[in-house]
Amino acid sequence: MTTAISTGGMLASMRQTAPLVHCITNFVAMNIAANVLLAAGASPAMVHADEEAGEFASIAGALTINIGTLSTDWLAGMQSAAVAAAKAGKPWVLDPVAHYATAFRRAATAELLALRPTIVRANASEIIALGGRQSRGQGVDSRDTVEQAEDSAIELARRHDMVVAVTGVVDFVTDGNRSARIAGGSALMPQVTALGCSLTCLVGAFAATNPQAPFEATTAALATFAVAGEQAALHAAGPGSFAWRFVDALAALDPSTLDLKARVTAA
Ligand SMILES: Nc1ncnc2c1ncn2[C@@H]1O[C@H](COP(=O)(O)OP(=O)(O)O)[C@@H](O)[C@H]1O
Ligand SMILES: Cc1ncsc1CCOP(=O)(O)O
Ligand SMILES: [Mg+2]
Repeated sequence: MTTAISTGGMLASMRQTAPLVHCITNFVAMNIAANVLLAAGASPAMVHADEEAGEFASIAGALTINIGTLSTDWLAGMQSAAVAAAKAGKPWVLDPVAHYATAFRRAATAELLALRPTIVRANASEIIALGGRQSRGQGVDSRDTVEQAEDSAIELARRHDMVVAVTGVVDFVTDGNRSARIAGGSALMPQVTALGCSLTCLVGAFAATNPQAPFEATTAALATFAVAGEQAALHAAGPGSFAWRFVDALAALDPSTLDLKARVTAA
């Protein structure tokens, strides 16, 4: 580790508190995201109905909202939850999956951004498009590099007063003033669906434990994924075995190994 941020310490305190993370995620991600959170040491709950999402957000440690399989009913639940989280002073994380793809998603993302997320976590194409530039994204997959998204991330962080995390080969996190890069992971990660969505939920877990430090919390969550991804890739034969090895690697990761292996640098 090359910065003062103790990622291992944050993992340890996250596990100690096992925060309740309210996840409104998509149908594809629900199972793997819940397993990723359990393996890492958090307590996930997938709750999306408008009738209860607001009430639930106010009792959870953090809220995460992902628009991957959006519908009008779900959007209402997302909005109620975001309003309630903000009112209760709880951090919330937005994952604007393929927000550039349709008018419905674009409008929903604008409405959610107006509710002031604490953190946005997305791939490079999503961040470039969110910043108003032309991206090459296709559906939920990025076709741009993180480097190409860094300026957009900084602009967005300043404009909306939030932390922005761009993920890819080397991740980038910024609060508009400070920025960091996190290296690691595996090329197998984008070949397993919904790992980015799962990471968004894990960012929520770290933010729940460190509500006053969303930049550090986000960095620690990304470093946890990067190191677990490297370990899982060591013996994976392909995306299938990588997926279960990744969940095992998260559960086996100890804070001192994380501190030793995390490659976080100030940018
Ligand atoms: N080529 C790669 N090499 C290493 N890690 C990667 C690579 N592509 C993605 N990742 C990692 O996969 C996770 C999900 O990121 P990403 O694939 O960008 O999100 P999404 O699934 O939302 O498109 C992150 O931890 C990221 O660092
Ligand atoms: C395939 C797919 N379709 C709608 S949401 C989704 C999952 C996207 O997951 P990720 O953004 O983590 O790749
Ligand atoms: Mg995604």
